[in-house]
Amino acid sequence: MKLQLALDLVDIPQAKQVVKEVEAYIDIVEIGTPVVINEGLRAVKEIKEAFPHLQVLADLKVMDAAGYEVMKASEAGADIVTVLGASEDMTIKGAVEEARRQGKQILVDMIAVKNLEQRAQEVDALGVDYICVHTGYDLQAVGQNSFNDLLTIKRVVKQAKTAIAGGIKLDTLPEVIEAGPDLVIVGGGITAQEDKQAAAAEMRRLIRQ
Ligand SMILES: O=C([C@H](O)CO)[C@H](O)[C@H](O)COP(=O)(O)O
Repeated sequence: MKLQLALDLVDIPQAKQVVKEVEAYIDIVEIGTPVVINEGLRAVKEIKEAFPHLQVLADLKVMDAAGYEVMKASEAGADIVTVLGASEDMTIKGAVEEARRQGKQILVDMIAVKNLEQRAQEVDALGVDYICVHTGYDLQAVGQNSFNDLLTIKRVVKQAKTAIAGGIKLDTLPEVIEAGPDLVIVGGGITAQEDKQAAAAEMRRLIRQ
């Protein structure tokens, strides 16, 4: 099980500082959508250059023109690029084809997908690398989470790896681990803590147990 640190509410220097504090405990650094909006793919490039031993995920949440956008993120140094599960099959296929050409991976974010069970099976058949259930900030604000959704994709997904994101904290991590995803994505559960290193270290310990 891998641990991904999601960086959403930082600029590039702050991102580097946070990664420096927790790099020993994480596998993947996510350059979050708000960071890409504020800083562009330069953020992906600078983090990959500063931490070449970590995988970097560009959370572009691609919805169209995936071939081009995956190519640009790959050129910037991304190892994994996100595409939305709610997008057209053609978009997801384009993303996978371009990722294969570049030697990269595609994570499909199932945020806002209504028929999760059916769509997860369809997306799985398109050859993506990860399928991720995700409760975004707006639904976290009204108390939702993706724990049941994780169980759903664990049941129906046959080829892709499974992932979960959205509001995971130290106290909810054991329940997530119990479900056995391949990848756990944590943003505020690390970045909003006073002692980020301690939070990341404890999460790593729980995941390794
Ligand atoms: O993808 C995310 C969100 O849509 C903002 O871009 C976050 O990276 C993801 O939700 C993980 O962050 P936390 O919810 O703070 O753990």
